[in-house]
Amino acid sequence: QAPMWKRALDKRLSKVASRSGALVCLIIRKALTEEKRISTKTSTADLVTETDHLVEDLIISELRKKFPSHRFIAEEAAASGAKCELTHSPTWIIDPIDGTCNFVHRFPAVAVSIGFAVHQELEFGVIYHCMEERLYSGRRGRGAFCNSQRLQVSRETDLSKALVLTEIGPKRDPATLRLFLGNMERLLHASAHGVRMIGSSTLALCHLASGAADAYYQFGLHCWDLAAATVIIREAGGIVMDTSGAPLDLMACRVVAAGTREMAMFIAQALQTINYGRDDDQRSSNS
Ligand SMILES: O=P(O)(O)O[C@H]1[C@H](O)[C@@H](O)[C@@H](O)[C@@H](O)[C@@H]1O
Ligand SMILES: [Mg+2]
Ligand SMILES: [Mg+2]
Repeated sequence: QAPMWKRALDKRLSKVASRSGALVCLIIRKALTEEKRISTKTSTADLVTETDHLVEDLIISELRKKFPSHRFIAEEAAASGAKCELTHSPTWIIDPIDGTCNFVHRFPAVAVSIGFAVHQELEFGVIYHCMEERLYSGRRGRGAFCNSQRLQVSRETDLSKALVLTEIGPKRDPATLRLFLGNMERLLHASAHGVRMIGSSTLALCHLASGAADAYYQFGLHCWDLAAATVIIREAGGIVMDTSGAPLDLMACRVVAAGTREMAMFIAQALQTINYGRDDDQRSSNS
């Protein structure tokens, strides 16, 4: 039987998450069709709009009203210099719009991701697919769902029978592109059925959790891309780890996830590292 604070939090979490998530999805769906003011962050490919900021502020204000003592790690606050420090305090880890480049181009793979950790343990995650009204959720020890349907990862162990998802991070210098394309080439040489990029790391990770893909890898994503999706994948029976094969390091800006450990290790062994620094190292560029 979970302790009282977890039962109470659990009930309030789902209420707050579903209400604020539903509201912000309405805002995102409306803004997707409208003219946008676009800025760039760490590179010309790393975009942000006023809707990213509006949605992030709205989610944080809603959560702060209910949980004033909690801490927050959020993408656009981090871009403005806020520290990404995961302490033992209850912490919300937020990506207000995952797939901002898609959002700017009206490409409908856009999500809101809200993760939650206590004592540095990921407890809960929700990811809203804004254009398809799908709520992916996972709570540690209680399973993962898409709306009311339970999620189960693929059990594939053979890379030559795998559909692999990835995303390109924001770095576009020639050396990074050579490494990125080299990783993709090695997986295709290993006869993977395909390698796909949809432009939203969180939605790609949800496809993995639902068994629609067999593996995911990326260099250059962030803790706010990973937090909610990690709970959802683990609760769907999958594995989320570091690209070195070591346990996941949420702040290391890199990940391999798969339905089976064998598949994850095959992917990890094929990858050459692309260095993006760390979310919690203020000195490294968060690009
Ligand atoms: O749209 P974002 O919230 O900036 O997330 C990006 C992510 O930062 C990048 O690394 C890629 O994974 C993209 O697919 C995400 O949308
Ligand atoms: Mg993101
Ligand atoms: Mg984002």
